Amino acid sequence: MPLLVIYNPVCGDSTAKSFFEASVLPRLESGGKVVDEIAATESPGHAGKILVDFVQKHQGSSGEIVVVLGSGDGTLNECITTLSSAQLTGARAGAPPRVVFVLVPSGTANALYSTLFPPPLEGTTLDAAYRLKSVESFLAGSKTIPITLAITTLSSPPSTRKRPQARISAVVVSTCLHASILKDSEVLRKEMPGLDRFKVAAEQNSKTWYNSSVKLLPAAVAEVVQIYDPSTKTFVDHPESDEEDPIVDIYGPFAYFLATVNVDRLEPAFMISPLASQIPPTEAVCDLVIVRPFCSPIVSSDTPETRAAFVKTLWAVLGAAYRNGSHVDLKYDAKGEITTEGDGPSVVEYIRCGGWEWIPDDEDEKAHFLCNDGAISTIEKEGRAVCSAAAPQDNSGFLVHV
Ligand SMILES: Nc1ncnc2c1ncn2[C@@H]1O[C@H](COP(=O)(O)OP(=O)(O)OP(=O)(O)O)[C@@H](O)[C@H]1O
Repeated sequence: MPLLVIYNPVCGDSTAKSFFEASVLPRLESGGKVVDEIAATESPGHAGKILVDFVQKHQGSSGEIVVVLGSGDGTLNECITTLSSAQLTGARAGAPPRVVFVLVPSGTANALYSTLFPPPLEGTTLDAAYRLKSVESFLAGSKTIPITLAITTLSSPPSTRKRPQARISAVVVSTCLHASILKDSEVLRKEMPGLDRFKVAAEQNSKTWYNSSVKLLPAAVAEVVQIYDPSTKTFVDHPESDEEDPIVDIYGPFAYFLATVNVDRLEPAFMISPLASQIPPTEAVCDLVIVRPFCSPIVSSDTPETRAAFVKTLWAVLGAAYRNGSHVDLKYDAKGEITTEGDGPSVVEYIRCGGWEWIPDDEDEKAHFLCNDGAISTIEKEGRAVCSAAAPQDNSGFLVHV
């Protein structure tokens, strides 16, 4: 079984190289593993190329490829995206191998790793043993789980006759505030290498609402779109989705619109889609977290004043996400104040579905940004983004050691 080690020396706090030399490589050796190739990434996009070259070089082996990956979610995405779209040749043509990742969290947020291995309470330092959990699973030959992919197609208006562009995500696909934060935080990365840059970028975008129309599509087995009901703490059929007519149309303005696959959090403590682990899905789905200001009983117009006043609600949602994902149970009282009591409307619409379509309002420039695992794309004017969750095939696809 070919074994490749890749690490990104500049991600997170730039300690991947020293951690691999001091801990990961010695542990692989003492665990009896022979590494075929060790590579440090040299530039954005390099990880994917290293993986594709390795897959081609080892085309004689029919089984799976194991990749010990020291990075954050962005480099993991590059590996998945590049291999998924590679034109493999020789024995590999049309038959990409199964790739099993052994993750060594080295990035800023490490969403997938911290979902699979929830970290100890805040304030505790993450020691080497914590960072080696996936490695230990690999050495012990224990469990692997498949990675669901969210495949987003960005379409241009039909008149341009351009080919749609596909984007693959293993963690998050978002628009609205989250996409704006990721876009702006990249500019701040140099001066703020830690998680603080996300908070600064959030402040910068807190008063923006986004105009778009959305279609929610059911998952294959569920057949209907599901929505979380805080009073029963279960998913129920969305009131506008049934087997006859399962597609749900919803309209903006939106303050928050984010879909996850595989994860219940985007940072160790930011549990934005907690139901992914509390009520685990049984098929490939997206968990969607939506905040629409007009769901509040006291918001009925879009003005600079209503936007400014709504910031408090948005922060309450995001703050509760940092407290064990408790935002999913927040409701409005009759005065529009947030509460956990009563039977007022939910502040957050938490949807479980097979996919969704985002059709931004042409005039709303910021509604055109889309984030896939941290990478930002711009949807063309009069274009749209269509996202669907896909389970891996039997002999190909991506897995992770847990
Ligand atoms: N040698 C390199 N020099 C500059 N950039 C690199 C290099 N190698 C990889 N990259 C880029 O570094 C970026 C950040 O990597 P990654 O997403 O893995 O970590 P992160 O952003 O720190 O963590 P997370 O995604 O968990 O928040 C990726 O977009 C990748 O393209």
